[in-house]
Amino acid sequence: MSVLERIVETTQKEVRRRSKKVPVADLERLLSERRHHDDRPFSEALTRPGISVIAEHKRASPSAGTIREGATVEEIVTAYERGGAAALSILTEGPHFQGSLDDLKAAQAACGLPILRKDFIVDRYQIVESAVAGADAILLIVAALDEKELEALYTEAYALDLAVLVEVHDEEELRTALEVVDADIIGINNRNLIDFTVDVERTYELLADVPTGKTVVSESGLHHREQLEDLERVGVDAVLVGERLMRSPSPEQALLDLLGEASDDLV
Ligand SMILES: O=C(O)c1ccccc1NCC(=O)[C@H](O)[C@H](O)COP(=O)(O)O
Repeated sequence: MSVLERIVETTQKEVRRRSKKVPVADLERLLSERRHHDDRPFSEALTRPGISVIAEHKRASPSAGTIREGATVEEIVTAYERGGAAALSILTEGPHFQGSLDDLKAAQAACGLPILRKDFIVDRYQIVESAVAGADAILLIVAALDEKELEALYTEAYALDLAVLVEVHDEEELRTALEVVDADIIGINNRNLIDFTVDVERTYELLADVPTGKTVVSESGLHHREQLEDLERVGVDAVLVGERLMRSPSPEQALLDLLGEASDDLV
């Protein structure tokens, strides 16, 4: 069983447990109280001039183990906001990434950036949950879903006014993302979810098959300003960066460095 299959299996169990505790009908009743997204538009944040950074809150991962301990969500996301992040990605998966929906709620209360719920979404329940918790966007991983599931979850997310980042790893998954849901925002993940190797070339290879007008996000393994400059040059709209920022003693400075901006202290 691959790591992705293992995570999906755990997620399905977790969703069954949560939905017994709080039935979906109870969650749906809370939808009317949710705030509007007009003040935190996710898609627009990715297409503003220059390359946009989606800065990720990620305590741990299957490939890296523990990444950062001790810092609060508030400390991290406010540093990201000061450092010029266009949006946040909050990992809410518990068993493998040590995240939770409480992290997303804390991020939302602490700063004004649009928020992607980064999780392994395989069930409508998680989409309703995301909307109630205050997410502006969700991730759908093509490799984790069959075509019917992808279509149903994508439609449901849009019905609840959530943007969707559709993640692909190869040509076939990209074709599925385009043919099945005509995805507006395509995430090319440079990390192989079977052996964890990271190769940024993957973005360049798949980019050639992405139709004009789509928003492209390059995900994983980005550590240097030069990588962002190269990706911007070929038309990538945004990057998703986790480890590089989470491991830094100053996530704000690390982000300013990636964006090629001097901090106020230095000018
Ligand atoms: O990061 C992992 O080890 C991982 C393993 C299995 C499935 C997903 C995984 N990561 C999710 C991500 O896509 C990354 O957190 C995200 O792209 C940021 O990557 P990085 O900047 O390399 O932390």
